[in-house]
Amino acid sequence: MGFFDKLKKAFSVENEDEVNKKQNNDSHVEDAQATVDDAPSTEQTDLKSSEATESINDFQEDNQKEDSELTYEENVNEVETQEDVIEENENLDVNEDSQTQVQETKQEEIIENKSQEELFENTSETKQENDETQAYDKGLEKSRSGLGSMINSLLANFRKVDEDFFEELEETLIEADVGFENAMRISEALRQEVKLRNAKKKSEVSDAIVRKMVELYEEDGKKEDSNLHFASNGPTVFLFVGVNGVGKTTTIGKLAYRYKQEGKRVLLCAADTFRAGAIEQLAEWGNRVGVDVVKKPEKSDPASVVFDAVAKVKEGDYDILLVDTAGRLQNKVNLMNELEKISRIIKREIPDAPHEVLLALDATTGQNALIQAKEFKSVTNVSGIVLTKLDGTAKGGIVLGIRSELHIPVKLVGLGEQMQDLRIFNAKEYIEGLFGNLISQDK
Ligand SMILES: Nc1nc2c(ncn2[C@@H]2O[C@H](COP(=O)(O)OP(=O)(O)OP(=O)(O)O)[C@@H](O)[C@H]2O)c(=O)[nH]1
Repeated sequence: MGFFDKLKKAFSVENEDEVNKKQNNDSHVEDAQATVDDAPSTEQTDLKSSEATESINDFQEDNQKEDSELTYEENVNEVETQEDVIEENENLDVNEDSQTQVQETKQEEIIENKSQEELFENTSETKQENDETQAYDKGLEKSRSGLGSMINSLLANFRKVDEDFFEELEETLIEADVGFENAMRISEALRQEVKLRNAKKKSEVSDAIVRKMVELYEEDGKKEDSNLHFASNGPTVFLFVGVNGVGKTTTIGKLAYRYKQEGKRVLLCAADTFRAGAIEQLAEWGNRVGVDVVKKPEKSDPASVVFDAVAKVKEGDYDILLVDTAGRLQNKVNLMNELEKISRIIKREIPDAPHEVLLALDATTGQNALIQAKEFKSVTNVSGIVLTKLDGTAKGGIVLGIRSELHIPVKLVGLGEQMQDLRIFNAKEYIEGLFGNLISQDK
């Protein structure tokens, strides 16, 4: 099934997922019920008391056999003793009954509590997932609706599919930040598609646009690995690059918060010794999140700060090191030398590090972000992109532009200024949201 069809299906599958979730909850209740059924039943209790009665009868029979050999007095005493024993046994019987009842009630209570706990856990897990999804959706709302509404307004003025239409489409796509080359490529592919399908109606043209964009997006992403990579053994090192003000330091703070929440021991390294205030800004994030920060005075050699941080990490008390660097694009040679030196020092101490070189790009800067990315790609081995401030743009097309023009996977997205406003990027989900409202319902 093509992604376009999956897109269409995704909207109906959502409901199925909910039904499945509900069924899972129901099955927990059923499990709990099954455990209740496994608990000792009244039949078993009856069995126990009938065993007790049998043993009393045996006891009585044995004693009857001996009766003839006993004197009257002995007989009376014996009978009295027998009565006592029977009474005791009856008491035992009653005690056993009530003990079994108490046990049963306790077991029922435990099972009930357990199933309630399970239900609660399930509900709170689902709630947490829902909250995350809601926050994610809300953060992306603006950027996702942008491209859709731009194409919708283009289609609102739609008369016929002619050269003017394609020119307007190109302009719309460029405006939506899909990138210049990408806009040309999409509109060219569309010319062929529309001709091939002989699309004339508005809904046919709209579907053809979405189909082609999704197809190209999928094709471009075939070789992309959007997972974050961690050391298989020993500490992980992530290096952050990007120009001033794009949200690098904020991203490091948010990621430190995320990993700390997951129980990882995090160390930050303030290797942006160039910009006044950058060290303090990172130290402040360290304080806020409650993680250690390695720093030196302003204008120190960034590589020497990294050296100290790596040495500290190697002592064994940390799981992950997040390194902040200065992004001086205006001086490309310096930047290249600096990043090379930093990488060399990290590698010498931890050969498979850095495990990620993450480039922070400000989504609100559109074409500029793409240009910056190309520059950084030429000076260092960028393994992933952190697309920040995606909450602040109404032009979601940048995600398409990054993929088709850079071939670097977007791994994280920033959706606000707070600690928790960072998400692992899910390309499929994003694209579903981007094009969801463009798919005609009548097809
Ligand atoms: N709305 C929004 N604002 C963000 C996001 N990420 C960062 N910011 C804001 O962007 C501004 C710049 O962020 P910084 O983290 O200082 O940027 P930087 O890249 O580290 O800049 P330098 O420290 O100058 O290198 C700050 O005001 C942040 O609060 C985001 O995802 N959404």
